[in-house]
Amino acid sequence: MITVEQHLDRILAAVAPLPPRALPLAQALGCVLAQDVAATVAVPPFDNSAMDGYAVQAADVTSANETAPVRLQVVGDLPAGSAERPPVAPGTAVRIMTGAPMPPGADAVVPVEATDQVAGPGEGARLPQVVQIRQPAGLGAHVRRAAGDVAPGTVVLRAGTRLRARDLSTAASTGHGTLLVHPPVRVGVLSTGSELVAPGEPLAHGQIPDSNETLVAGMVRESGAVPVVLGAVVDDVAALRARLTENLGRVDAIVTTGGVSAGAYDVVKEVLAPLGEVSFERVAMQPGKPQGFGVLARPDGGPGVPMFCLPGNPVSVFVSFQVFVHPALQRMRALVADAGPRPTTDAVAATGWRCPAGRRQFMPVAVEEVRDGELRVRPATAGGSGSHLVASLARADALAVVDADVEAVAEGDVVRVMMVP
Ligand SMILES: Nc1nc2c(c(=O)[nH]1)N[C@H]1C(S)=C(S)[C@@H](COP(=O)(O)OP(=O)(O)OC[C@H]3O[C@@H](n4cnc5c(N)ncnc54)[C@H](O)[C@@H]3O)O[C@H]1N2
Ligand code: MOO
Repeated sequence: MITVEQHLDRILAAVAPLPPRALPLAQALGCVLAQDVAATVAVPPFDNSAMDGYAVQAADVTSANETAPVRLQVVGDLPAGSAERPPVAPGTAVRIMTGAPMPPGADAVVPVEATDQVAGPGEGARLPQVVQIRQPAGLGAHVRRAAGDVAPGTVVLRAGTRLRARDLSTAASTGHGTLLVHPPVRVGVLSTGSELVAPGEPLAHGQIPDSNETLVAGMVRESGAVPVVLGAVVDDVAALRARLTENLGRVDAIVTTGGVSAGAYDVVKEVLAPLGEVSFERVAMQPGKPQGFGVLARPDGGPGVPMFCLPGNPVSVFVSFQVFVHPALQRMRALVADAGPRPTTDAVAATGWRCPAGRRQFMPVAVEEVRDGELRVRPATAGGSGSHLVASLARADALAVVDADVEAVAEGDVVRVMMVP
């Protein structure tokens, strides 16, 4: 048997960030940026109005007040997006909307509320010939300056950033329609088992619902990657190879479940051999002891496709994914800091439980916060870490991680707890 660390190290050494590609902003959410991004346009790109109102010369309106308004001749109208440049000379004003470029000659904006005009559509839409200004405006009042936020050439996003919605808006506003990113990782999801039936379908004797496909596809998404469901195949290695060959060109990684217990994997290994080397190990953990991993060759000669062959038992699938597949997917996404074991925190066992000899136990636990961050945990199922207890997985908030040399956890013991989504 090998240790969890030995298996994870081997996986992480074999996977690499996907090569960067230019993607439209709409497809880049959650991707890691592959280069620094500098503004190609200023923000704002031009001096513009912060208010709906009138662009004026500030010197014209210094004496304006409610009882003695200043009358200005209206010589133009500037909605946002207008390319007109009507000049504002002394004694004149141009009606202007928020975001419209300041007209030449104007150096301040008087909001419509400080005039005799009404705001908004309807009557407000009619352009007056004369506007009465009822308040003074300081030089530059309500004018947003060109490059007031950033100037062209300023670096606005750094390589390595995991792109959030606001990062994408920064890119859009500074002139970019595409970004060079590590693209989303597409993960083929494939269940094996002749006993499997689609969820919700009636079951004949001996059949069970395929819960692993839904589980793995969901965990792939929770890990920030894109599931590509390849369907279930019967326990027939030729069928497995055919399904893989058909789909190798459209995925970046593959997760299979089932068919890796004693004996079976020799056949799987042989059948996969033409596609690449997949090796099978017994890892000192419970659940999740039988694990297959390898890299398959892509037909187009592109980067190899890591293949994770997880054991079929659903709790084993859950644990194996969190312990091995999640870190690998983070590395493929180029999320360097997350490409390792999920972090653990300490908690107190609210009740005791038994542990398997010689294997690190990953016990699904329910977590309760007793006071200010102090956590207490108890097994999520009456059956402990039994790898078939899939229906009770919904009660688990975390995995208690118990070292291989511990035979039992006693009530009150401090245990390490790996938080999972
Ligand atoms: N003689 C031995 N037998 C087994 C060993 C061993 O060392 N020697 N290891 C046990 C352990 S540990 C595990 S884990 C399992 C792994 O089995 P397989 O990967 O070959 O998986 P299957 O036999 O196909 O299925 C196991 C179990 O899980 C159910 N299953 C499978 N696929 C799904 C699915 N898509 N959705 C829901 N449930 C699924 C399946 O019906 C079985 O009950 O081997 C032990 N045996
Ligand atoms: O490793 Mo198996 O997953 O213990 O049931």
